[in-house]
Amino acid sequence: FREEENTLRELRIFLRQICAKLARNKQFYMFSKPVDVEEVPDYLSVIKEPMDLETMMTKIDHHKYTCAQDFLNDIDLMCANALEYNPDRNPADKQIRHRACYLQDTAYALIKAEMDSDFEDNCRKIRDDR
Ligand SMILES: COC(=O)N1C[C@@H]2C[C@@H]3O[C@]2(Cc2nccnc23)C1
Repeated sequence: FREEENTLRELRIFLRQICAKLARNKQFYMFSKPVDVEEVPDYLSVIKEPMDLETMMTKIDHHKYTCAQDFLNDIDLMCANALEYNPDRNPADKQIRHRACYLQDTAYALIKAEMDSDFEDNCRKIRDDR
């Protein structure tokens, strides 16, 4: 229905703003594009479903997200991948894990702060009815 399409359009506009804001943050640069498998040849043998902010921006445009929680599920995936691939106690791994957790908390906080909960409830109803 037209009203549902209006709601989903508004969701996409909102999610693009959130995604762009995260991608602009220099502390999250390693999450802004897919991990380069030329540079990291074993990445795909460890991480079965890579995720990054550029891919998420494309998924918004392809109407892959029908509610904010679907978007946050990919944030969770991106964070889990970073914790899984970078588990060691060396400073580089520690920093990337810290940045992953910081990105995840920032995404949840931004959405909670800027999204009306009735709007998200409506989006979830549209998702569940499809
Ligand atoms: C979300 O980003 C990551 O999980 N990673 C893991 C890779 C290991 C390390 O950092 C990454 C890129 C890289 N490239 C060259 C040499 N070493 C590295 C980014």
